[in-house]
This record gives sequence, structure tokens and C-alpha cells, in this order.
Amino acid sequence: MRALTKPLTLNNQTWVSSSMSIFVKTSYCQQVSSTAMAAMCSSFFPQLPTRFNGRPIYSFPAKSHFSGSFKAFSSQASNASSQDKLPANVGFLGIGIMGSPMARNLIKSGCDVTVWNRTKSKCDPLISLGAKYKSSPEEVAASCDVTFAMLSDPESAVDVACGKHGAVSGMSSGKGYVDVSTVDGETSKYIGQQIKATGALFLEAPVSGSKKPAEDGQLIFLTAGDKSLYETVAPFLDIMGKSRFYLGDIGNGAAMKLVVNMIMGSMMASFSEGLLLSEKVGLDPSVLVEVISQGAISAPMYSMKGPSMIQSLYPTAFPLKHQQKDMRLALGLAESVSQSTPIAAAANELYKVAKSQGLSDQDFSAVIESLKGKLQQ
Ligand SMILES: NC(=O)C1=CN([C@@H]2O[C@H](COP(=O)(O)OP(=O)(O)OC[C@H]3O[C@@H](n4cnc5c(N)ncnc54)[C@H](OP(=O)(O)O)[C@@H]3O)[C@@H](O)[C@H]2O)C=CC1
Ligand SMILES: O=CCCC(=O)O
Repeated sequence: MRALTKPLTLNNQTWVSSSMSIFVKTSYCQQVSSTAMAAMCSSFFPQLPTRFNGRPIYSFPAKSHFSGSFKAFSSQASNASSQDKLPANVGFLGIGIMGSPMARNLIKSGCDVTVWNRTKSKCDPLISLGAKYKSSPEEVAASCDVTFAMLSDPESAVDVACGKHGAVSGMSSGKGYVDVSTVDGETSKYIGQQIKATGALFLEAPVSGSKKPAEDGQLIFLTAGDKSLYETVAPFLDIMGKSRFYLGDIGNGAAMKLVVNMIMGSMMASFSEGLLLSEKVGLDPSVLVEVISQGAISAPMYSMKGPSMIQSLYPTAFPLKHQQKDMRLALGLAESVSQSTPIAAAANELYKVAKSQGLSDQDFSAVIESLKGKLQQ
């Protein structure tokens, strides 16, 4: 089940996503049978539509007493045929903070998953859950219908896809490669060209959402590339995520992701300044976090990260080195179209300072430390 992103017209009525209503779709990975769900919904809300694109949907008020493992239903969801043609084997390359829970959710949903990671030991928990292991990206790609890759940066994404014993060597017609790493559009296009030269299909699909949404299967996929591969892998995206966007040509998914993370990086830098300023003028920064949470600039990020930042604790969900990489790539994107981005440029400098302070592997909220350093000088 996933959030409706556009109005949906059914039975001559328009249904929109709001705090009042969500739509529910049944799928093979959910824990309540469609019959049971249909019975519940028609019993409580007999006036609501029950089919979309030939598939059953169920709708009920979001604040009702229903709970469980459902996800919001998107107007961008695939049609019935895409879910009828589930590829048999799924590969997953890159078992880091994000790759590990994403692959785990695929395994737990009953998919036949084969994993590889540069540091093999990170695969062990997944192997004990039933995953297969291959000793190179090439072998994973050769043995799987669809292979996902979740790697650090452009360099590692290219290396794992196109390097020696890379995924490209195992690809062929009928297969698909889905790169969910955050990279720039040029890198994505390069990887896409190499994959497509083998006859396989390519989709870029970076994600919005961090460690916890990855664990909860609540990521937001920003996809672009081969539409037929998008349709084919939609069921897998729905296991790992709560919504998905198909944005057209390769590069658009990467660009969307970089713009989102550029905004996020600037927000975190500004929030850091505010926390430190409040403290310096004698205010309680915890109260600042509470005040922000009740107003128009409220964001989950502030409420989640603020309390630990006040204690100078930065448990890693999104490594600072990756946020700085995204700022750098976003600034490159802006440069390519002569768009002025002075706020992001200034924030990027703070992330660079934080990296030089040895904070690369801390959470990106550790950027606040770069400002403490300046204040002490
Ligand atoms: N963490 C987050 O909140 C989010 C991260 N992202 C993006 O997802 C991607 C992965 O992030 P995350 O999981 O947090 O990062 P991690 O640093 O935890 O994982 C990075 C992965 O890339 C692998 N890797 C790095 N360099 C190489 C290389 N040269 N060759 C082969 N493998 C390599 C690592 O292998 P090894 O284990 O051997 O080091 C690891 O599997 C990044 O692009 C990030 O920007 C996107 C959304 C949210
Ligand atoms: O790329 C990382 C994104 C983190 C998030 O969306 O919370």
C-alpha cells in the first residue's frame, strides 16, 4: 500500500491522498489475505471503489483502527501484469548500511536473493537468512534475472558494474541491472551504456530515506531508464519502499536525488547553526527543537537528529562522507546548468571541514562539529 501522489478517478469520483484517506493494494508480500482485506473494507466502507487497473484496492480512513504491515498505494504503482511476471532470481551488490536492510527485506518477502559485498563478512547475516552468495558481481549478474547495486559513490558504482569481474561481464539479453546508489547523471549514463551494450536493460533508482526507512521497507525510489525494467522490478521496489517515481530518461533519477539531498544538506547545516546559536545566547537547544517541531519549518529530521546532536552524539544512519559527496555532485549539477547555489556551496564547505576533522563515518548531523571548531578559533 502506498501514498497516492496524484488524484485517482474511479467510479466517476476523484480520490486523493490526504490525512483523511489512504488506498491499500494487496500484494504477495502483505500479511493479510486479499479476501480478508476485501471483507474488512467492504464491511466498514461499502461506498469505496474496490478495483484499479483491474486489481483489487481497498480504501479506509488513515486514522482508523486498522494497523499492520501495509504501505500506501501510489498512483504510480505498476499494473497487474508487471506483478504477474516476477523475475525468479534477484542479485544484490553492496551490503552496507542501506544494502543490508534492503536485501533483508527481499529475502524476508520470499525472494530468491544472491548477494555479494567487497567485504564478504557483511553478507553473513543475509546468508543465514537464506541468501545465496557469489564471489564476484559478474557471478551474481550471471546467475540472476535482476541485479540491484547499492554502492558508495560514482567510483565504486562504476567499478562494481564495469570493472574486472564486474556485473557487466555477467549481463546479457533478458536480464536487468538496477543501480540504487546515489551517483551523478553522467556516471549513471555511463553504467547504463555498458549494461545495455550486453543486451540487458538498465534502471537508475536512487532512494530517498535512510537506514530506518530501509529497515521498514519505506524508501522512496526515484527511477529513470528502461520503462519495461521499471515495470518488471516494481514488485521488488514495493517490498523495499513506500513509493516510487518514474522520471523518464537516465539521469533524471540521479538529478532528483541530488537536488533532494542538496536541500537536506543545507537544512542540516542551518539547523546546526541554530542549535549552537541558541545555546550561546543562553537558550535551551532542546526547547528550540520542540519549538521547531510545532511550527511551519517542522521536519522529521530535526526531531530525530536534534536530541542526539545536543549531546554531541552522531549514531550513523547516513554517513557524513556520503552527504558531502552528494553536495559535491549537486554543485556539479548546478554548475552544468549555470544555476547559482550559494547556500549549498557554503554548506558543502562545512561538510568538508567535518571530514577533515575525522567525522566522515559519523552521521551527517556531525556537521555541527565543524561549526564548534570555528567558534573555538
Ligand atoms: N545511509 C543512508 O541514509 C543513505 C545512503 N544512500 C546512498 O546509498 C549508497 C550506499 O550508502 P550506505 O549503505 O549508507 O553506505 P555504506 O558506506 O554503508 O556502504 C557502501 C557500500 O559500498 C561498498 N563499496 C564502497 N567502495 C567500494 C569499492 N571500491 N568496490 C566495491 N564496493 C565498494 C561497500 O563495501 P564494503 O562493505 O566492503 O566497504 C558497501 O557495501 C550511497 O550512494 C549513499 O549516498 C542513499 C540514501 C540513504
Ligand atoms: O541519501 C540519503 C538520504 C537520507 C534521507 O533521505 O533521510
